[in-house]
Amino acid sequence: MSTIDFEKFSKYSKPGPRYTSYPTALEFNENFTYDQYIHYLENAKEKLSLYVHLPFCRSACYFCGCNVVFTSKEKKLSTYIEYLKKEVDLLAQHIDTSREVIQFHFGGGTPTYYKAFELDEIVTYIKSKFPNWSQEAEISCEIDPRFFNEDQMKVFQKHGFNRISFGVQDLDEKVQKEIHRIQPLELTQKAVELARKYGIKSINTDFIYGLPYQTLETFKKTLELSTQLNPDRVAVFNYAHVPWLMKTQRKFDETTLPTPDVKLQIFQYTIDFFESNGYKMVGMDHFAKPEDELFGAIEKGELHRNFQGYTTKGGANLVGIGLTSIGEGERYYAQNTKDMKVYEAALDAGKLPFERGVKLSDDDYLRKAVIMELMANFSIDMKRVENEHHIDFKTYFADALEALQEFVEADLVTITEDKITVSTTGTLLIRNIAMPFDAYMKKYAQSKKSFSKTV
Ligand SMILES: C=Cc1c2[nH]c(c1C)Cc1[nH]c(c(CCC(=O)O)c1C)Cc1[nH]c(c(C)c1CCC(=O)O)Cc1[nH]c(c(C)c1C=C)C2
Ligand SMILES: C[C@H]1O[C@@H](n2cnc3c(N)ncnc32)[C@H](O)[C@@H]1O
Ligand code: MET
Ligand code: SF4
Repeated sequence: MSTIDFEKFSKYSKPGPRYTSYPTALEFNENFTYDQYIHYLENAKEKLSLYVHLPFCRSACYFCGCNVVFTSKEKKLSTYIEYLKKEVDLLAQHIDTSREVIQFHFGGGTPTYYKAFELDEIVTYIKSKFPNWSQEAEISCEIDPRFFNEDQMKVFQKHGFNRISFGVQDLDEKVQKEIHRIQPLELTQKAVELARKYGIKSINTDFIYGLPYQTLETFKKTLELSTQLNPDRVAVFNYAHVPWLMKTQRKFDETTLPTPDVKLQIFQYTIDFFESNGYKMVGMDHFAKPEDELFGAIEKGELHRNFQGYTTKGGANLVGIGLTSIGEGERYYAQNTKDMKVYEAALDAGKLPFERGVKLSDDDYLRKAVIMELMANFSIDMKRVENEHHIDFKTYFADALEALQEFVEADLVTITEDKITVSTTGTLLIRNIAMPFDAYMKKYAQSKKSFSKTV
């Protein structure tokens, strides 16, 4: 794979969305009203996917781009549970609670900053209000191995959790020190063993490339060591450096961040590494063992993308619960407030903590389908899009097809009569290749402080 001219590719390093949604979260606004949101909740019929955000962390990992509340006060954590319950009560008033729950996810923050009995209390309460959980439901939690014990694992087992994602990030000592996250491999190993002992069949580990002091050599070692964990899935995220949004990222000396060509080399190496170690690449930043259902989904064309990355459960109505959580229906996105005071005040007043969102126009709906197909399958079946959306693809997307020419000329994309296909090397630039289909991109073209860089 040494034939790629990474220096040349560096020119593609520009701000671009990660497309966990389309329109992106930057388009969420207050024109999408509370009443509209309620209307969607009350009329939706799809199966349910519940996302519960537990935002607290003990200390800051400086790279972190998630919505986090740092605290060491136990009272804050327990108060939040009381508010979550109020929110669940209100949701249950507006949602047909006989609808089947096919997915449940605890995200964070650090969900396991909560004690076992508190996690039990939260899940038990939600199950009491939304009782119809599918036998096949995917029930998962993000876990920081530094905060994880057997009592918590027992609670997860009791409630049928079948998927755990561990944050690892990087295994190099110098990198760990710089990102303010010391986490020896042995500690992660113990966490993984604990999950396996309790029958968790799908274990994911998260890594990030693009962090301070990472080089191709240090990352090779990290990948080598990661095999000792034998994860079923691995996510290797491109570090999203957005210091204008995330204060702790300002602690990094930007001259220590790897340059775009080094990042590309690292990621290309990562792809080759996992493919020669029995994993298959899934979407832009995941790898899965061939027996993992994520991989099976690609072959069946059932891989979908949402706020949690890639999933096999497409078409569900995602309901976001907790501070900053995002919900997604066929025709809308809805996000809760990011301000704890506002969150509490809304619930005290008997209202959902909904703040903003977007209702998808026909154009949004079509572009969402196209962009998500690209992000999930690295190809677009133009004929299928034409049949499903009643358009002439090449006319409707004339601008986008023209913009794709530079990728065609660089052998990164092929366009035939029926299909747009991204080459293996092109997958490194999938965000760039999706951008021409994004109607909002022009608006951001001038602004440097919007999205993280694609490379
Ligand atoms: C790998 C998982 C990540 C999640 N969020 C981020 C990462 C790296 C960080 C991130 N997400 C967004 C941005 C800014 C724009 C961009 O670079 O693409 C960054 C740095 C987009 C975004 N994703 C979500 C929201 C609400 C936004 C907009 C930023 C904002 O206003 O908050 C939703 C979301 N994505 C992730 C989580 C955990 C999450 C919400 C709970 C994963
Ligand atoms: C949920 C996962 O998101 C990843 N994560 C958190 N912050 C960032 C960021 N700024 N850039 C890329 N990935 C990030 C971590 O790998 C975490 O485990
Ligand atoms: N907070 C956990 C960790 O860092 C889960 C992923 S980040 C939201 O390990
Ligand atoms: S990476 Fe995880 S543990 Fe670290 S600050 Fe972010 S949410 Fe908290």
